[in-house]
Amino acid sequence: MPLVENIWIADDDRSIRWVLERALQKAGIGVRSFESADQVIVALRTQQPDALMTDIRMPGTDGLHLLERMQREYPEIPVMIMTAHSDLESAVSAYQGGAFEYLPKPFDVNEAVDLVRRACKMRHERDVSKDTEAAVNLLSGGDMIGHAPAMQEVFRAIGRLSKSSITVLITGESGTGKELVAKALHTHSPRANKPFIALNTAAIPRELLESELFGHEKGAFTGAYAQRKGRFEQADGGALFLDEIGDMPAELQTRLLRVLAEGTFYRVGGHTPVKVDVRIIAATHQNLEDLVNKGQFREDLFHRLNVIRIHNPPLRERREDIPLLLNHFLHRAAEELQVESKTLAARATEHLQTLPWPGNVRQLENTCRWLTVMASGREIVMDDLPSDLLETDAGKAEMPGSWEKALALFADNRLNKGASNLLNDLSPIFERILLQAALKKTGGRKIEAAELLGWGRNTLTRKLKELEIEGEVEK
Ligand SMILES: Nc1ncnc2c1ncn2[C@@H]1O[C@H](COP(=O)(O)OP(=O)(O)OP(=O)(O)O)[C@@H](O)[C@H]1O
Repeated sequence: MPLVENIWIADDDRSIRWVLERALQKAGIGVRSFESADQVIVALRTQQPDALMTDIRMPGTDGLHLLERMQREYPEIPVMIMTAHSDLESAVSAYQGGAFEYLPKPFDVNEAVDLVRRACKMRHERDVSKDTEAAVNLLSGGDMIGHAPAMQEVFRAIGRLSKSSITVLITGESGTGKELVAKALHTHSPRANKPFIALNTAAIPRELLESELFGHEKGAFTGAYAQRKGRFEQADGGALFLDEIGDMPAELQTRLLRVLAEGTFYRVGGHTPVKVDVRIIAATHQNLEDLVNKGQFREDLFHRLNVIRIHNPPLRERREDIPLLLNHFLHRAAEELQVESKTLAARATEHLQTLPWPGNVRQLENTCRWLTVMASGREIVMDDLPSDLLETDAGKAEMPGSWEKALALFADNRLNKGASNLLNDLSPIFERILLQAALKKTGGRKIEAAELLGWGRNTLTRKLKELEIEGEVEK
């Protein structure tokens, strides 16, 4: 990446301008020269340099005043002060005024070029961290967190795309936050006040998918008693998030491609074209290129979707974020359950930081819910960790299907119930989680599990039946 295109030089000494211009141009750096600081001030109204080199003493405004102005109006632009009066006072004034560097004349031209390169590198780094900061600020509100470089790259991408409505493909393993990224892209886009509609291609039965996407006319098929708008129409003006796009059946890939190309489609059973303006954000945990190679995904559709790609790294590749995420989710779980927030002992945090987390952030989030309910004290210690997270291959196996499903349901329902009387007032979903957790903790010993939950033996038997989980737990 070229670090610099545009260096400005302000010096009333023609020979200095000439020498610098030639040396910088030879180094591939663009230069523009001015005879005075006043000329620079005029030019700044329409354009700004990547860095500025200025003499101190010049007719009209002097270099130190120019520096002051630059600091006030363009603090991100590095200014290098050059002077023939290499006295301490000028040097101190230059640095105190915020100069990037002070260059007494005569100077070695190569040194000056190196200095410019350094100034530009710093400028570039400042821009990058500003982008990140802006993106992080955009995302503040606690929704999406992460300090790891890979996550900052994601934040930066969201920040950079915030003025556009371009198609984005989000890749990453399950539970890495693809939907969260999609939402953030939408919330920080020009379409933010229009709908964000999500559709998980894998979760909808094949035969319903077409009508879900494109809607249907009355009588289009048995059971179509009225006209119904599909997700495309619901998302008009806004964004449609197509999750698990790799699972889209071939015939729908073709239809989708046509909508993307033409912006129009027909409802199922319809004969009038419907026109929509929808931003597509697609996501997949699969390797779409592989699917294309195997002939399972249309190449032309792939290219239409793969305009900008954002990759969410798996949690094991950003372990430095784990303590941050643990804290965040412990707080959130405590809020949801209206209990006091728990903290993790250093040893437990360290251990959790080493796990592979195959279910990524979602698995970590669910673990925090579990710990909030199950850990006995205010501080969570190693002994409180669920046994499957303590084993040698800890966390390698996903949680059992039913357990994962229950936790996911719980997450969706965002349990709001108070926990002042937690064990008496639980939603069935949460009850199910608790019960399974208790049984797991006691190795399937029901009486002990009941004691743990403060339930009598009969209550436990009834709950096991009601929640239909008896067969799923090891005895
Ligand atoms: N960086 C993050 N900061 C805070 N929460 C996160 C972060 N990443 C993910 N989450 C949370 O983790 C859970 C899973 O995230 P999300 O549903 O977006 O993942 P996904 O990649 O879309 O998963 P899937 O592929 O299974 O649909 C959500 O509850 C989400 O809020």
